[in-house]
Amino acid sequence: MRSELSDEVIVVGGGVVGLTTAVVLAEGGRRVRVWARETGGRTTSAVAGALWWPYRIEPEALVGEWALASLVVYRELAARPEETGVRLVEGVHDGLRLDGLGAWAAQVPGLAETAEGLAARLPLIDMPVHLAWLRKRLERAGGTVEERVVEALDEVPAPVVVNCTGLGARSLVPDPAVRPVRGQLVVVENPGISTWYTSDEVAGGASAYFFPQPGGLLLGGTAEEDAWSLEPDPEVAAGIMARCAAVRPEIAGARVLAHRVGLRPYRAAVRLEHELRPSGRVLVHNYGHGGAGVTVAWGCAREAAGLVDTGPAA
Ligand SMILES: Cc1cc2nc3c(=O)[nH]c(=O)nc-3n(C[C@H](O)[C@H](O)[C@H](O)COP(=O)(O)OP(=O)(O)OC[C@H]3O[C@@H](n4cnc5c(N)ncnc54)[C@H](O)[C@@H]3O)c2cc1C
Repeated sequence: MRSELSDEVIVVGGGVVGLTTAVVLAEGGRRVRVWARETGGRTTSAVAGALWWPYRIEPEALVGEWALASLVVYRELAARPEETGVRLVEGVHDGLRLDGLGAWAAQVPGLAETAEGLAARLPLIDMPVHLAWLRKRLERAGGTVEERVVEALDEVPAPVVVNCTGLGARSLVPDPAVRPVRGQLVVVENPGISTWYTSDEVAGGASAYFFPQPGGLLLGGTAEEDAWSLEPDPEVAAGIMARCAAVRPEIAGARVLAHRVGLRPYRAAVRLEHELRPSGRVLVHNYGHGGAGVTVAWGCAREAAGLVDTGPAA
Protein backbone atom coordinates (compact mmCIF):
# COMPACT_ATOMS: atom_id res chain seq x y z
CA MET A 1 0.00 0.00 0.00
CA ARG A 2 1.26 3.51 -0.78
CA SER A 3 1.56 6.05 2.03
CA GLU A 4 -0.33 9.32 1.61
CA LEU A 5 2.94 11.20 1.11
CA SER A 6 4.20 8.90 -1.61
CA ASP A 7 0.89 9.35 -3.41
CA GLU A 8 1.74 12.97 -4.01
CA VAL A 9 2.85 13.95 -7.52
CA ILE A 10 3.73 17.30 -9.02
CA VAL A 11 3.42 17.42 -12.80
CA VAL A 12 5.49 20.27 -14.22
CA GLY A 13 3.82 21.53 -17.42
CA GLY A 14 0.21 22.33 -18.23
CA GLY A 15 0.02 21.68 -21.97
CA VAL A 16 -1.83 18.71 -23.45
CA VAL A 17 0.88 16.28 -22.30
CA GLY A 18 1.02 17.56 -18.71
CA LEU A 19 -2.75 17.81 -18.25
CA THR A 20 -3.47 14.41 -19.79
CA THR A 21 -0.76 12.80 -17.65
CA ALA A 22 -2.16 14.55 -14.58
CA VAL A 23 -5.68 13.27 -15.36
CA VAL A 24 -4.46 9.68 -15.68
CA LEU A 25 -2.51 9.91 -12.41
CA ALA A 26 -5.33 11.61 -10.46
CA GLU A 27 -7.95 9.14 -11.71
CA GLY A 28 -5.54 6.38 -10.70
CA GLY A 29 -5.67 7.58 -7.09
CA ARG A 30 -2.69 9.97 -6.86
CA ARG A 31 -2.82 13.44 -5.30
CA VAL A 32 -1.78 15.58 -8.26
CA ARG A 33 -0.72 19.18 -8.59
CA VAL A 34 0.16 20.69 -11.96
CA TRP A 35 2.71 23.51 -11.89
CA ALA A 36 2.99 25.42 -15.13
CA ARG A 37 4.57 28.64 -16.28
CA GLU A 38 1.81 29.05 -18.87
CA THR A 39 -1.64 27.49 -18.86
CA GLY A 40 -4.52 27.16 -21.34
CA GLY A 41 -4.37 29.47 -24.34
CA ARG A 42 -0.76 30.51 -23.70
CA THR A 43 0.71 27.02 -24.23
CA THR A 44 2.02 25.57 -27.51
CA SER A 45 -0.74 22.99 -27.18
CA ALA A 46 -3.37 25.70 -27.68
CA VAL A 47 -1.82 26.60 -31.06
CA ALA A 48 -2.09 23.07 -32.50
CA GLY A 49 -4.55 22.46 -35.36
CA ALA A 50 -5.12 19.75 -34.05
CA LEU A 51 -5.57 16.69 -36.21
CA TRP A 52 -4.90 13.20 -34.86
CA TRP A 53 -1.99 12.08 -37.04
CA PRO A 54 1.66 11.18 -36.28
CA TYR A 55 3.80 13.95 -37.81
CA ARG A 56 7.34 15.00 -36.93
CA ILE A 57 7.57 12.69 -33.94
CA GLU A 58 9.95 9.81 -33.23
CA PRO A 59 10.57 6.92 -32.73
CA GLU A 60 8.12 5.43 -35.19
CA ALA A 61 8.13 1.99 -33.49
CA LEU A 62 6.67 3.46 -30.29
CA VAL A 63 4.69 6.34 -31.73
CA GLY A 64 2.22 3.99 -33.46
CA GLU A 65 1.18 2.35 -30.17
CA TRP A 66 0.89 5.68 -28.32
CA ALA A 67 -1.13 7.17 -31.17
CA LEU A 68 -3.51 4.20 -31.46
CA ALA A 69 -4.14 4.17 -27.69
CA SER A 70 -4.96 7.90 -27.90
CA LEU A 71 -7.18 7.37 -30.95
CA VAL A 72 -9.45 5.06 -28.96
CA VAL A 73 -9.90 7.75 -26.29
CA TYR A 74 -10.50 10.58 -28.77
CA ARG A 75 -13.11 8.51 -30.64
CA GLU A 76 -15.00 8.14 -27.37
CA LEU A 77 -14.63 11.83 -26.51
CA ALA A 78 -16.03 12.73 -29.94
CA ALA A 79 -19.46 11.63 -28.67
CA ARG A 80 -19.50 14.91 -26.66
CA PRO A 81 -17.87 17.47 -29.01
CA GLU A 82 -19.24 20.65 -27.40
CA GLU A 83 -17.84 19.62 -24.04
CA THR A 84 -14.54 17.92 -25.01
CA GLY A 85 -13.65 19.85 -28.18
CA VAL A 86 -13.11 16.54 -30.04
CA ARG A 87 -14.90 15.85 -33.34
CA LEU A 88 -14.57 13.12 -35.96
CA VAL A 89 -14.14 14.87 -39.31
CA GLU A 90 -13.63 13.52 -42.84
CA GLY A 91 -10.62 14.56 -44.82
CA VAL A 92 -7.74 13.57 -47.05
CA HIS A 93 -3.97 13.45 -46.88
CA ASP A 94 -3.30 14.41 -50.49
CA GLY A 95 -0.72 12.25 -52.26
CA LEU A 96 -0.09 9.96 -49.28
CA ARG A 97 -0.18 6.16 -49.69
CA LEU A 98 -0.38 3.39 -47.08
CA ASP A 99 3.03 2.13 -48.22
CA GLY A 100 5.68 3.80 -46.15
CA LEU A 101 3.48 4.29 -43.09
CA GLY A 102 4.09 2.12 -40.04
CA ALA A 103 2.07 -0.97 -39.07
CA TRP A 104 -0.18 1.30 -36.98
CA ALA A 105 -1.87 2.62 -40.13
CA ALA A 106 -3.64 -0.69 -40.75
CA GLN A 107 -5.40 -0.26 -37.39
CA VAL A 108 -6.86 3.17 -38.07
CA PRO A 109 -10.59 2.60 -38.66
CA GLY A 110 -11.69 3.61 -42.15
CA LEU A 111 -8.28 4.78 -43.41
CA ALA A 112 -8.50 4.17 -47.18
CA GLU A 113 -6.47 4.84 -50.30
CA THR A 114 -8.32 6.91 -52.89
CA ALA A 115 -7.22 8.43 -56.20
CA GLU A 116 -6.35 11.64 -54.32
CA GLY A 117 -4.50 10.13 -51.37
CA LEU A 118 -5.41 8.71 -47.97
CA ALA A 119 -8.94 9.44 -46.82
CA ALA A 120 -10.18 9.03 -43.26
CA ARG A 121 -12.54 10.28 -40.59
CA LEU A 122 -10.17 11.35 -37.83
CA PRO A 123 -10.32 13.22 -34.54
CA LEU A 124 -9.95 16.96 -35.03
CA ILE A 125 -9.48 18.66 -31.71
CA ASP A 126 -10.40 22.24 -30.81
CA MET A 127 -7.50 22.76 -28.43
CA PRO A 128 -8.62 25.73 -26.32
CA VAL A 129 -11.86 23.85 -25.53
CA HIS A 130 -10.05 20.55 -25.01
CA LEU A 131 -7.44 22.02 -22.65
CA ALA A 132 -10.17 23.63 -20.53
CA TRP A 133 -12.05 20.32 -20.46
CA LEU A 134 -8.90 18.39 -19.41
CA ARG A 135 -8.36 20.86 -16.59
CA LYS A 136 -11.95 20.44 -15.37
CA ARG A 137 -11.63 16.66 -15.53
CA LEU A 138 -8.43 16.88 -13.49
CA GLU A 139 -10.09 19.11 -10.90
CA ARG A 140 -13.03 16.71 -10.65
CA ALA A 141 -10.51 13.98 -9.79
CA GLY A 142 -9.08 16.18 -7.01
CA GLY A 143 -6.12 17.65 -8.92
CA THR A 144 -5.11 21.31 -9.02
CA VAL A 145 -3.36 23.62 -11.50
CA GLU A 146 -1.11 26.48 -10.38
CA GLU A 147 0.83 29.00 -12.46
CA ARG A 148 4.39 28.60 -11.19
CA VAL A 149 7.81 28.67 -12.80
CA VAL A 150 10.14 25.80 -11.89
CA GLU A 151 13.83 26.76 -11.89
CA ALA A 152 15.20 23.29 -10.89
CA LEU A 153 13.44 19.91 -11.00
CA ASP A 154 15.27 18.80 -7.83
CA GLU A 155 13.68 21.63 -5.90
CA VAL A 156 10.10 20.64 -6.63
CA PRO A 157 8.65 19.63 -3.24
CA ALA A 158 7.14 16.20 -3.98
CA PRO A 159 8.47 12.63 -3.83
CA VAL A 160 7.41 12.11 -7.45
CA VAL A 161 7.83 14.74 -10.16
CA VAL A 162 6.69 14.31 -13.76
CA ASN A 163 8.42 16.54 -16.26
CA CYS A 164 6.03 17.53 -19.09
CA THR A 165 7.65 20.84 -19.99
CA GLY A 166 7.87 20.40 -23.77
CA LEU A 167 10.40 22.82 -25.22
CA GLY A 168 10.98 24.14 -21.67
CA ALA A 169 12.91 20.93 -20.96
CA ARG A 170 15.72 22.29 -23.12
CA SER A 171 16.81 24.67 -20.37
CA LEU A 172 15.18 23.03 -17.34
CA VAL A 173 16.69 19.52 -17.58
CA PRO A 174 18.82 20.81 -19.39
CA ASP A 175 18.42 18.83 -22.62
CA PRO A 176 19.80 20.43 -25.79
CA ALA A 177 18.29 17.56 -27.81
CA VAL A 178 14.89 19.29 -27.61
CA ARG A 179 14.66 21.83 -30.43
CA PRO A 180 11.96 24.13 -31.74
CA VAL A 181 10.23 23.43 -35.03
CA ARG A 182 8.32 26.64 -35.62
CA GLY A 183 4.82 26.45 -37.05
CA GLN A 184 2.69 29.35 -38.25
CA LEU A 185 -1.07 29.27 -38.91
CA VAL A 186 -3.64 31.67 -40.30
CA VAL A 187 -7.22 31.51 -38.99
CA VAL A 188 -9.85 32.67 -41.52
CA GLU A 189 -13.62 32.91 -41.59
CA ASN A 190 -14.68 29.55 -42.95
CA PRO A 191 -15.94 29.99 -46.55
CA GLY A 192 -17.95 26.73 -46.28
CA ILE A 193 -15.30 24.00 -46.00
CA SER A 194 -16.33 21.06 -43.81
CA THR A 195 -13.49 18.58 -44.44
CA TRP A 196 -9.81 18.71 -43.51
CA TYR A 197 -6.97 18.54 -46.03
CA THR A 198 -3.19 18.14 -45.89
CA SER A 199 -0.57 18.11 -48.64
CA ASP A 200 2.98 16.83 -48.64
CA GLU A 201 5.70 19.13 -47.38
CA VAL A 202 7.97 20.83 -49.91
CA ALA A 203 11.42 22.28 -49.28
CA GLY A 204 11.84 24.10 -45.99
CA GLY A 205 8.85 22.40 -44.36
CA ALA A 206 6.17 24.40 -46.21
CA SER A 207 2.88 22.63 -46.89
CA ALA A 208 -0.79 23.37 -47.42
CA TYR A 209 -3.32 22.19 -44.88
CA PHE A 210 -6.66 23.34 -43.56
CA PHE A 211 -8.72 22.22 -40.61
CA PRO A 212 -12.33 23.36 -40.04
CA GLN A 213 -12.74 24.28 -36.37
CA PRO A 214 -15.79 25.89 -34.78
CA GLY A 215 -13.96 29.23 -34.44
CA GLY A 216 -12.77 29.38 -38.05
CA LEU A 217 -10.80 27.57 -40.72
CA LEU A 218 -7.19 26.99 -39.63
CA LEU A 219 -4.70 27.25 -42.48
CA GLY A 220 -1.12 25.99 -42.46
CA GLY A 221 1.54 25.28 -42.54
CA THR A 222 5.18 25.73 -41.90
CA ALA A 223 7.89 23.74 -40.10
CA GLU A 224 11.07 25.75 -39.57
CA GLU A 225 13.73 23.93 -37.60
CA ASP A 226 15.58 25.85 -34.87
CA ALA A 227 13.51 29.00 -35.44
CA TRP A 228 12.47 30.69 -32.19
CA SER A 229 10.37 33.69 -33.22
CA LEU A 230 6.81 33.75 -31.90
CA GLU A 231 5.95 36.75 -34.10
CA PRO A 232 3.71 35.92 -37.08
CA ASP A 233 5.56 36.72 -40.30
CA PRO A 234 3.24 38.46 -42.85
CA GLU A 235 5.11 36.98 -45.84
CA VAL A 236 4.82 33.49 -44.40
CA ALA A 237 1.09 34.09 -43.79
CA ALA A 238 0.63 35.22 -47.42
CA GLY A 239 2.41 32.05 -48.60
CA ILE A 240 0.11 29.88 -46.48
CA MET A 241 -3.00 31.62 -47.87
CA ALA A 242 -1.73 31.22 -51.45
CA ARG A 243 -0.91 27.50 -51.05
CA CYS A 244 -4.30 26.75 -49.48
CA ALA A 245 -6.15 28.83 -52.09
CA ALA A 246 -4.44 26.82 -54.83
CA VAL A 247 -6.30 23.79 -53.41
CA ARG A 248 -9.61 25.55 -52.57
CA PRO A 249 -9.91 28.90 -54.43
CA GLU A 250 -12.64 30.19 -52.06
CA ILE A 251 -9.96 30.50 -49.34
CA ALA A 252 -8.32 33.39 -51.27
CA GLY A 253 -11.05 35.86 -50.32
CA ALA A 254 -11.68 34.62 -46.78
CA ARG A 255 -11.46 37.23 -44.00
CA VAL A 256 -8.42 36.73 -41.76
CA LEU A 257 -9.41 36.38 -38.10
CA ALA A 258 -6.04 35.69 -36.45
CA HIS A 259 -2.44 34.59 -36.86
CA ARG A 260 -0.90 31.94 -34.63
CA VAL A 261 2.65 30.76 -34.07
CA GLY A 262 3.90 27.84 -31.96
CA LEU A 263 7.20 26.06 -31.39
CA ARG A 264 6.87 22.28 -31.66
CA PRO A 265 9.05 20.57 -29.02
CA TYR A 266 10.96 18.24 -31.36
CA ARG A 267 13.41 15.59 -30.16
CA ALA A 268 14.99 12.70 -32.11
CA ALA A 269 13.06 10.45 -29.69
CA VAL A 270 10.29 11.38 -27.24
CA ARG A 271 11.78 11.18 -23.75
CA LEU A 272 9.55 8.89 -21.67
CA GLU A 273 11.84 7.78 -18.92
CA HIS A 274 12.09 7.04 -15.20
CA GLU A 275 14.98 8.56 -13.27
CA LEU A 276 15.83 8.09 -9.58
CA ARG A 277 17.49 11.32 -8.42
CA PRO A 278 20.27 11.38 -5.77
CA SER A 279 17.76 13.28 -3.59
CA GLY A 280 15.60 10.12 -3.54
CA ARG A 281 12.97 11.74 -5.74
CA VAL A 282 11.42 9.83 -8.59
CA LEU A 283 11.53 11.89 -11.77
CA VAL A 284 9.54 10.76 -14.79
CA HIS A 285 10.14 12.58 -18.07
CA ASN A 286 7.42 12.90 -20.70
CA TYR A 287 8.47 15.50 -23.28
CA GLY A 288 9.70 16.02 -26.83
CA HIS A 289 6.50 15.15 -28.75
CA GLY A 290 7.29 17.35 -31.77
CA GLY A 291 4.39 17.84 -34.16
CA ALA A 292 2.11 15.22 -32.59
CA GLY A 293 1.78 15.78 -28.85
CA VAL A 294 -2.00 15.79 -29.12
CA THR A 295 -1.97 12.63 -31.25
CA VAL A 296 -0.04 10.60 -28.66
CA ALA A 297 -1.10 12.33 -25.42
CA TRP A 298 -3.14 9.47 -23.87
CA GLY A 299 -0.75 6.68 -24.81
CA CYS A 300 2.21 8.60 -23.41
CA ALA A 301 0.26 9.66 -20.30
CA ARG A 302 -0.55 6.05 -19.47
CA GLU A 303 3.04 4.98 -19.99
CA ALA A 304 4.29 7.85 -17.80
CA ALA A 305 1.77 6.90 -15.09
CA GLY A 306 3.04 3.32 -15.31
CA LEU A 307 6.59 4.57 -14.76
CA VAL A 308 5.42 6.53 -11.71
CA ASP A 309 3.78 3.42 -10.24
CA THR A 310 6.26 0.71 -11.06
CA GLY A 311 9.49 2.33 -12.17
CA PRO A 312 11.36 1.41 -15.32
CA ALA A 313 10.85 -1.96 -17.00
CA ALA A 314 13.46 -4.51 -15.84
C1 LIG B 1 1.40 25.15 -35.66
C2 LIG B 1 1.33 23.85 -34.91
C3 LIG B 1 0.42 22.87 -35.32
C4 LIG B 1 0.35 21.66 -34.64
N1 LIG B 1 -0.56 20.75 -35.06
C5 LIG B 1 -0.67 19.56 -34.39
C6 LIG B 1 -1.65 18.60 -34.81
O1 LIG B 1 -2.41 18.82 -35.77
N2 LIG B 1 -1.71 17.42 -34.11
C7 LIG B 1 -0.89 17.16 -33.05
O2 LIG B 1 -0.99 16.07 -32.47
N3 LIG B 1 0.04 18.06 -32.66
C8 LIG B 1 0.17 19.23 -33.31
N4 LIG B 1 1.13 20.14 -32.93
C9 LIG B 1 2.12 19.74 -31.90
C10 LIG B 1 1.61 19.94 -30.50
O3 LIG B 1 1.16 21.26 -30.34
C11 LIG B 1 2.74 19.65 -29.49
O4 LIG B 1 3.34 18.41 -29.73
C12 LIG B 1 2.15 19.63 -28.08
O5 LIG B 1 1.44 20.83 -27.83
C13 LIG B 1 3.22 19.42 -27.02
O6 LIG B 1 2.56 19.44 -25.79
P1 LIG B 1 3.34 19.67 -24.44
O7 LIG B 1 2.31 19.62 -23.35
O8 LIG B 1 4.51 18.78 -24.37
O9 LIG B 1 3.95 21.15 -24.59
P2 LIG B 1 3.37 22.60 -24.26
O10 LIG B 1 1.99 22.79 -24.72
O11 LIG B 1 4.41 23.55 -24.75
O12 LIG B 1 3.35 22.63 -22.68
C14 LIG B 1 4.53 22.74 -21.92
C15 LIG B 1 4.15 23.21 -20.55
O13 LIG B 1 5.30 23.25 -19.72
C16 LIG B 1 5.36 24.51 -19.07
N5 LIG B 1 6.75 24.80 -18.71
C17 LIG B 1 7.84 24.79 -19.51
N6 LIG B 1 8.95 25.10 -18.78
C18 LIG B 1 8.51 25.29 -17.50
C19 LIG B 1 9.16 25.62 -16.28
N7 LIG B 1 10.48 25.81 -16.21
N8 LIG B 1 8.40 25.74 -15.15
C20 LIG B 1 7.06 25.56 -15.18
N9 LIG B 1 6.40 25.22 -16.32
C21 LIG B 1 7.12 25.09 -17.46
C22 LIG B 1 4.76 25.46 -20.08
O14 LIG B 1 4.42 26.68 -19.48
C23 LIG B 1 3.56 24.63 -20.52
O15 LIG B 1 2.54 24.71 -19.55
C24 LIG B 1 1.21 21.39 -33.55
C25 LIG B 1 2.10 22.38 -33.11
C26 LIG B 1 2.15 23.59 -33.78
C27 LIG B 1 3.11 24.64 -33.30
